[in-house]
Amino acid sequence: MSESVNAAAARHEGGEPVIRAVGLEKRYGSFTAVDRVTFDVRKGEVFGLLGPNGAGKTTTMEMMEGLRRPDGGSAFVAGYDTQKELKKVKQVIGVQLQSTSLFDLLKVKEIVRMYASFYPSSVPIQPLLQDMILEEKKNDRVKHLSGGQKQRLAIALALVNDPQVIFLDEPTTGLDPQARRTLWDIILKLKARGKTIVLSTHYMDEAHVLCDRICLMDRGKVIALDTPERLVRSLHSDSAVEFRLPQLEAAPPEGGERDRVLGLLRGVCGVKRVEAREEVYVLYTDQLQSTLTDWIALAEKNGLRFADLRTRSATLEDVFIHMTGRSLRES
Ligand SMILES: Nc1ncnc2c1ncn2[C@@H]1O[C@H](COP(=O)(O)OP(=O)(O)OP(=O)(O)O)[C@@H](O)[C@H]1O
Repeated sequence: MSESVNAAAARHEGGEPVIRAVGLEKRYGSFTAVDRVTFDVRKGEVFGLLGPNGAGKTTTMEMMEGLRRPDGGSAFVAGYDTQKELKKVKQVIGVQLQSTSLFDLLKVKEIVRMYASFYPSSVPIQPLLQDMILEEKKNDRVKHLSGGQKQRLAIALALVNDPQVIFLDEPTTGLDPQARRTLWDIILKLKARGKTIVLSTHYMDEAHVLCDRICLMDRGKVIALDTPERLVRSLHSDSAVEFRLPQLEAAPPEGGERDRVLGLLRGVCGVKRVEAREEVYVLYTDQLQSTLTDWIALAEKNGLRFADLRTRSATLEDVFIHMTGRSLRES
């Protein structure tokens, strides 16, 4: 991570930090899974770790939770050092692990009671199940729950000790859209109650909807950290124009035709950046109308026939592509 990003990541503009990650590092042999990761999480915010598979999100989270020992750096939660004061840390955090192996044969209420018994004090179980929309399922065995219900149960278990800070590791992976939205509502309600939430995800729409700030990670490093709006604004292009050029799809790659067209596209009025991915050309612009008009005239003049033209707003996915040259999915 460059010094300037590091400094920006470490800076907190108001708001009390409840978590501090300071130069966290984790290595497996010669492979660096987490590389000097530094940031603060403010009290009451939803803080997202967004990145592709293998970016180091889970490892970073587990070092903050005290579950994995860093090879360098430190993490503090509510002022407690996660390596030296783990007992204190455990009292203030709730953790939903990526693959919670719930006891299949237990009933929902039994497993929640069992988890509650691990703590000196716990929240009342009935309202907790109601909040997680599991009240009707309390007498069902875990193995009979749907994916979304299992995830909500995993979150209920993370909440039994009424933690200040909740860690959610890819809470909606594998869920259908309806179940994802139900979980989003639950997460936003937890935030409304003042909980601090650290969430990892590789869904940019989820990060955009839920997170106050997003730490964009790639290959173990923090590559950007800001609000979703400011990250997108950093592109200086609020729109994207996408299309295919079928006549180029048949052209030999070494013929130079694609390079010639890319050159033309870079000269279209208002275009800040051009991407060509899997036969789809993307023009990033902050002057949508001028770009469209100019592109259509230029295509006409140069005998280029476009197909599947569409315009859309720029997204966090575009920010990631801009910074890494890869998409969140293909990384
Ligand atoms: N115990 C381990 N031994 C060796 N390599 C590991 C170990 N744990 C994680 N890694 C590697 O470290 C990198 C970061 O893994 P991590 O699980 O933190 O990524 P992630 O961003 O959470 O990805 P995912 O979305 O797939 O969970 C990956 O390349 C992973 O293969």
